[in-house]
Amino acid sequence: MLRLVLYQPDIPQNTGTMLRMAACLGLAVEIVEPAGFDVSDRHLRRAGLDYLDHVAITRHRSFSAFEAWRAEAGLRLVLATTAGARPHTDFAFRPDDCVMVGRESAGVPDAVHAAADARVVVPIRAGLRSLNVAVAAAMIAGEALRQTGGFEPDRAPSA
Ligand SMILES: C[S@@+](CC[C@H](N)C(=O)[O-])C[C@H]1O[C@@H](n2cnc3c(N)ncnc32)[C@H](O)[C@@H]1O
Repeated sequence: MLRLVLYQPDIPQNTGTMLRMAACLGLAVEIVEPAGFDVSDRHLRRAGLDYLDHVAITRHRSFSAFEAWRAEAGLRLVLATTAGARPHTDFAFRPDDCVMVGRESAGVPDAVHAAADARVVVPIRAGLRSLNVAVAAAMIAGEALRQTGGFEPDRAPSA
C-alpha cells in the first residue's frame, strides 16, 4: 500500500484534505510529529473529520522514530520537494513507497533531505514558489497510483 507521510504538518485544514484523499484513494498515512496542532484521534474526530474511520493513520513521535520504523519495514522514502528533484512523472514508484510532504511553513530540514532515497518535484512555472501541500500530495499520489496500479475503486463511476 502506498503511504503518504506528513512531516510535522502545521495547518489542520491541509491535513484534513490529505486524510480525506487518503481515505478515498486507499493510502495509509504516517504523521511525523511534532505537529503544529493536536493530531490525536480524539481531536481529529472533534474537528469533524468523518473520513477518519476509513484511513489507517500511524503517528511517529519524531523523525528518528519514523526512520526506525521505516528501516524495519524496508520501505523507500520518496520526498516531495521543490528543491533540486526530478519530475514526479519521470520517477518509477513502487506500490509500497513512503511519499513524504513537508511542513507548510518550512518544508523539511537537511537531515530529511539526506535520508530520502529519492526526491521528486511537480514542475511548476518559473518564478512561483510552490504548490499547496495537499495539491502536491494529490498530484504525486495520483501519479504513483497510476504507475503501480495501486488504486482499485470499489465501484465504477456511474454513467
Ligand atoms: C508549501 S510547501 C513548503 C514551502 C517551504 N517554504 C519550503 O521552503 O519548502 C509544503 C510542501 O509541499 C510540497 N510541495 C509543494 N510544492 C511542491 C512541488 N512543486 N513539488 C513537490 N512538492 C511540493 C513539499 O513537500 C513541501 O515541503
